[in-house]
Amino acid sequence: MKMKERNASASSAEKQAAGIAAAKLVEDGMVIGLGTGSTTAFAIAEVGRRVREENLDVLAVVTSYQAEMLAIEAGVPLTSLAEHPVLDLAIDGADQVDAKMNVIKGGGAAHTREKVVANSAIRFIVVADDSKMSEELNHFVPVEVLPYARELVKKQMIELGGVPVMRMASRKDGPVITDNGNVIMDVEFGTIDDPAELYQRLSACVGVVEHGIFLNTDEVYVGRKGGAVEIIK
Ligand SMILES: O=C[C@H](O)[C@H](O)[C@H](O)COP(=O)(O)O
Repeated sequence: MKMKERNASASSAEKQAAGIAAAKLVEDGMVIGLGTGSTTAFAIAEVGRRVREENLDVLAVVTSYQAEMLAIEAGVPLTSLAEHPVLDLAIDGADQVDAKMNVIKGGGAAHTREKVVANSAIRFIVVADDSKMSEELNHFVPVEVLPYARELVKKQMIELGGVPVMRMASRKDGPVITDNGNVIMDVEFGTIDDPAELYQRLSACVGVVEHGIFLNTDEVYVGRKGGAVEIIK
Protein backbone atom coordinates (compact mmCIF):
# COMPACT_ATOMS: atom_id res chain seq x y z
CA MET A 1 0.00 0.00 0.00
CA LYS A 2 1.33 3.46 -0.91
CA MET A 3 1.96 6.03 1.88
CA LYS A 4 -0.96 8.24 0.75
CA GLU A 5 -3.41 5.30 0.76
CA ARG A 6 -2.14 4.23 4.19
CA ASN A 7 -2.75 7.74 5.59
CA ALA A 8 -6.23 7.88 4.07
CA SER A 9 -7.27 4.57 5.61
CA ALA A 10 -5.71 5.49 8.98
CA SER A 11 -7.68 8.73 9.03
CA SER A 12 -10.77 6.79 8.00
CA ALA A 13 -10.29 4.43 10.98
CA GLU A 14 -10.06 7.47 13.29
CA LYS A 15 -13.21 8.97 11.78
CA GLN A 16 -14.98 5.66 12.23
CA ALA A 17 -13.95 5.38 15.88
CA ALA A 18 -15.21 8.92 16.60
CA GLY A 19 -18.47 8.37 14.71
CA ILE A 20 -19.26 5.09 16.44
CA ALA A 21 -18.45 6.51 19.89
CA ALA A 22 -20.78 9.48 19.32
CA ALA A 23 -23.56 7.22 18.05
CA LYS A 24 -23.50 5.47 21.44
CA LEU A 25 -24.89 8.68 23.00
CA VAL A 26 -28.19 8.13 21.22
CA GLU A 27 -30.88 6.78 23.55
CA ASP A 28 -34.37 5.36 23.09
CA GLY A 29 -36.98 8.02 22.40
CA MET A 30 -34.50 10.66 21.24
CA VAL A 31 -34.94 12.95 18.25
CA ILE A 32 -31.49 13.60 16.83
CA GLY A 33 -29.77 15.71 14.16
CA LEU A 34 -27.48 14.00 11.66
CA GLY A 35 -24.73 16.06 10.04
CA THR A 36 -22.96 15.76 6.72
CA GLY A 37 -19.57 14.41 5.65
CA SER A 38 -17.34 11.38 5.85
CA THR A 39 -17.01 11.30 9.66
CA THR A 40 -20.71 11.70 10.42
CA ALA A 41 -21.36 8.98 7.84
CA PHE A 42 -19.90 6.49 10.33
CA ALA A 43 -22.20 7.79 13.07
CA ILE A 44 -25.21 7.47 10.75
CA ALA A 45 -24.24 3.90 9.87
CA GLU A 46 -23.89 3.02 13.56
CA VAL A 47 -27.25 4.60 14.50
CA GLY A 48 -28.77 2.57 11.64
CA ARG A 49 -27.13 -0.62 12.91
CA ARG A 50 -28.55 0.03 16.39
CA VAL A 51 -32.02 0.64 14.92
CA ARG A 52 -31.89 -2.65 13.02
CA GLU A 53 -30.11 -4.84 15.57
CA GLU A 54 -31.04 -3.29 18.94
CA ASN A 55 -34.49 -1.90 18.07
CA LEU A 56 -33.27 1.58 19.00
CA ASP A 57 -36.28 3.90 18.94
CA VAL A 58 -35.06 7.13 17.35
CA LEU A 59 -36.11 9.80 14.88
CA ALA A 60 -33.61 11.89 12.94
CA VAL A 61 -33.47 15.22 11.14
CA VAL A 62 -30.86 15.37 8.37
CA THR A 63 -28.70 18.30 7.26
CA SER A 64 -28.27 17.49 3.55
CA TYR A 65 -29.25 15.22 0.69
CA GLN A 66 -26.06 13.26 1.44
CA ALA A 67 -27.11 12.62 5.05
CA GLU A 68 -30.66 11.84 3.94
CA MET A 69 -29.46 9.18 1.50
CA LEU A 70 -27.15 7.61 4.08
CA ALA A 71 -29.85 7.62 6.77
CA ILE A 72 -32.41 6.01 4.47
CA GLU A 73 -29.87 3.40 3.38
CA ALA A 74 -29.01 2.66 7.03
CA GLY A 75 -32.68 2.42 8.04
CA VAL A 76 -32.80 5.46 10.34
CA PRO A 77 -36.37 6.83 10.53
CA LEU A 78 -36.54 10.48 9.49
CA THR A 79 -38.56 13.44 10.67
CA SER A 80 -38.37 17.22 10.17
CA LEU A 81 -37.62 20.29 12.24
CA ALA A 82 -41.17 21.45 11.50
CA GLU A 83 -42.45 18.42 13.44
CA HIS A 84 -39.64 18.33 16.04
CA PRO A 85 -38.12 21.81 16.44
CA VAL A 86 -36.07 20.78 19.49
CA LEU A 87 -33.52 17.99 19.07
CA ASP A 88 -32.07 16.02 21.97
CA LEU A 89 -28.70 15.67 20.31
CA ALA A 90 -26.97 16.55 17.05
CA ILE A 91 -23.83 14.86 15.70
CA ASP A 92 -21.76 16.50 13.00
CA GLY A 93 -18.26 16.68 11.55
CA ALA A 94 -15.78 19.55 11.30
CA ASP A 95 -13.13 20.92 8.99
CA GLN A 96 -11.16 22.40 11.90
CA VAL A 97 -11.57 22.59 15.68
CA ASP A 98 -9.52 24.93 17.88
CA ALA A 99 -8.48 24.56 21.52
CA LYS A 100 -11.65 26.37 22.68
CA MET A 101 -13.96 24.15 20.61
CA ASN A 102 -14.62 26.86 18.02
CA VAL A 103 -15.27 25.04 14.78
CA ILE A 104 -15.13 25.68 11.03
CA LYS A 105 -17.55 23.66 8.93
CA GLY A 106 -18.88 23.71 5.38
CA GLY A 107 -16.28 21.71 3.47
CA GLY A 108 -19.24 19.82 2.02
CA ALA A 109 -21.27 23.01 1.46
CA ALA A 110 -23.84 21.91 4.04
CA HIS A 111 -23.08 24.32 6.90
CA THR A 112 -26.28 26.38 6.65
CA ARG A 113 -28.59 23.46 7.40
CA GLU A 114 -25.98 22.10 9.79
CA LYS A 115 -26.06 25.36 11.76
CA VAL A 116 -29.85 25.28 11.92
CA VAL A 117 -29.72 21.73 13.24
CA ALA A 118 -26.86 22.45 15.68
CA ASN A 119 -28.77 25.41 17.08
CA SER A 120 -31.95 23.33 17.41
CA ALA A 121 -30.14 20.73 19.52
CA ILE A 122 -29.87 20.66 23.29
CA ARG A 123 -26.46 18.98 22.93
CA PHE A 124 -24.19 19.49 19.91
CA ILE A 125 -21.47 16.87 19.42
CA VAL A 126 -18.68 17.29 16.87
CA VAL A 127 -16.91 14.20 15.56
CA ALA A 128 -13.44 14.55 14.07
CA ASP A 129 -10.22 12.75 13.41
CA ASP A 130 -6.90 13.91 14.78
CA SER A 131 -6.01 15.95 11.70
CA LYS A 132 -8.87 18.42 12.32
CA MET A 133 -7.55 19.55 15.69
CA SER A 134 -5.59 22.80 15.81
CA GLU A 135 -4.48 25.26 18.48
CA GLU A 136 -6.19 28.09 16.56
CA LEU A 137 -8.48 28.44 13.57
CA ASN A 138 -6.65 29.09 10.30
CA HIS A 139 -8.78 27.11 7.84
CA PHE A 140 -10.66 29.04 5.12
CA VAL A 141 -14.24 29.89 6.07
CA PRO A 142 -16.95 28.54 3.75
CA VAL A 143 -19.64 31.16 3.17
CA GLU A 144 -22.98 30.35 1.54
CA VAL A 145 -23.96 33.25 -0.68
CA LEU A 146 -27.15 34.26 -2.44
CA PRO A 147 -26.06 34.06 -6.13
CA TYR A 148 -27.70 37.42 -6.91
CA ALA A 149 -25.46 39.08 -4.28
CA ARG A 150 -22.17 37.40 -5.13
CA GLU A 151 -20.27 40.51 -6.24
CA LEU A 152 -21.50 42.48 -3.21
CA VAL A 153 -20.48 39.63 -0.90
CA LYS A 154 -17.07 39.40 -2.56
CA LYS A 155 -16.53 43.11 -1.86
CA GLN A 156 -17.59 42.74 1.78
CA MET A 157 -15.27 39.75 2.27
CA ILE A 158 -12.32 41.77 0.95
CA GLU A 159 -13.30 44.67 3.26
CA LEU A 160 -13.16 42.21 6.17
CA GLY A 161 -9.61 41.27 5.18
CA GLY A 162 -10.54 38.01 3.49
CA VAL A 163 -9.60 36.49 0.14
CA PRO A 164 -12.77 34.99 -1.34
CA VAL A 165 -12.71 32.22 -3.92
CA MET A 166 -15.87 30.91 -5.52
CA ARG A 167 -16.07 27.13 -4.97
CA MET A 168 -16.26 25.33 -8.32
CA ALA A 169 -17.55 21.81 -8.90
CA SER A 170 -15.28 21.68 -11.93
CA ARG A 171 -14.42 23.95 -14.84
CA LYS A 172 -17.08 22.18 -16.88
CA ASP A 173 -19.79 21.98 -14.22
CA GLY A 174 -19.40 25.52 -12.87
CA PRO A 175 -19.96 26.62 -9.26
CA VAL A 176 -20.97 24.30 -6.46
CA ILE A 177 -24.68 24.78 -5.81
CA THR A 178 -25.83 24.06 -2.25
CA ASP A 179 -28.92 22.09 -1.22
CA ASN A 180 -30.52 25.54 -0.79
CA GLY A 181 -29.76 26.67 -4.36
CA ASN A 182 -26.97 29.07 -3.41
CA VAL A 183 -23.22 29.28 -4.14
CA ILE A 184 -20.22 28.91 -1.85
CA MET A 185 -17.31 31.30 -1.37
CA ASP A 186 -14.31 29.91 0.49
CA VAL A 187 -12.77 32.87 2.27
CA GLU A 188 -9.17 32.81 3.49
CA PHE A 189 -8.63 34.97 6.60
CA GLY A 190 -5.28 33.50 7.72
CA THR A 191 -5.20 32.91 11.47
CA ILE A 192 -8.50 33.94 13.03
CA ASP A 193 -7.55 35.67 16.29
CA ASP A 194 -11.11 36.31 17.45
CA PRO A 195 -13.59 33.76 16.02
CA ALA A 196 -16.53 35.35 17.87
CA GLU A 197 -15.83 38.75 16.31
CA LEU A 198 -15.46 37.31 12.80
CA TYR A 199 -18.65 35.30 13.39
CA GLN A 200 -20.59 38.52 14.07
CA ARG A 201 -19.02 40.41 11.18
CA LEU A 202 -19.76 37.66 8.67
CA SER A 203 -23.32 37.32 9.96
CA ALA A 204 -23.84 41.04 9.38
CA CYS A 205 -22.88 40.91 5.68
CA VAL A 206 -25.70 41.50 3.21
CA GLY A 207 -26.15 38.57 0.83
CA VAL A 208 -24.49 36.04 3.15
CA VAL A 209 -26.91 33.22 3.83
CA GLU A 210 -24.70 31.58 6.46
CA HIS A 211 -21.02 31.07 7.21
CA GLY A 212 -19.11 28.08 8.53
CA ILE A 213 -17.97 29.33 11.96
CA PHE A 214 -19.72 27.43 14.77
CA LEU A 215 -19.37 28.59 18.37
CA ASN A 216 -21.86 26.29 20.13
CA THR A 217 -20.09 22.92 20.30
CA ASP A 218 -20.69 21.09 23.59
CA GLU A 219 -18.30 18.17 23.11
CA VAL A 220 -15.78 16.99 20.54
CA TYR A 221 -15.22 13.27 19.98
CA VAL A 222 -11.73 13.01 18.52
CA GLY A 223 -10.59 9.78 16.89
CA ARG A 224 -6.90 9.47 17.74
CA LYS A 225 -4.31 7.31 16.02
CA GLY A 226 -4.61 3.71 17.16
CA GLY A 227 -8.40 3.92 17.50
CA ALA A 228 -8.78 5.63 20.90
CA VAL A 229 -11.45 8.32 21.15
CA GLU A 230 -10.78 11.41 23.25
CA ILE A 231 -13.75 13.38 24.48
CA ILE A 232 -13.15 17.11 24.83
CA LYS A 233 -15.68 19.17 26.82
O1 LIG B 1 -20.43 20.85 4.83
C1 LIG B 1 -19.95 19.85 5.36
C2 LIG B 1 -19.69 19.68 6.75
O2 LIG B 1 -19.56 20.82 7.53
C3 LIG B 1 -18.81 18.53 7.18
O3 LIG B 1 -19.31 18.11 8.41
C4 LIG B 1 -17.34 18.89 7.30
O4 LIG B 1 -16.88 19.38 6.06
C5 LIG B 1 -16.49 17.70 7.74
O5 LIG B 1 -16.54 16.68 6.80
P1 LIG B 1 -15.65 15.37 6.92
O6 LIG B 1 -16.09 14.64 8.15
O7 LIG B 1 -15.92 14.61 5.65
O8 LIG B 1 -14.21 15.82 6.98
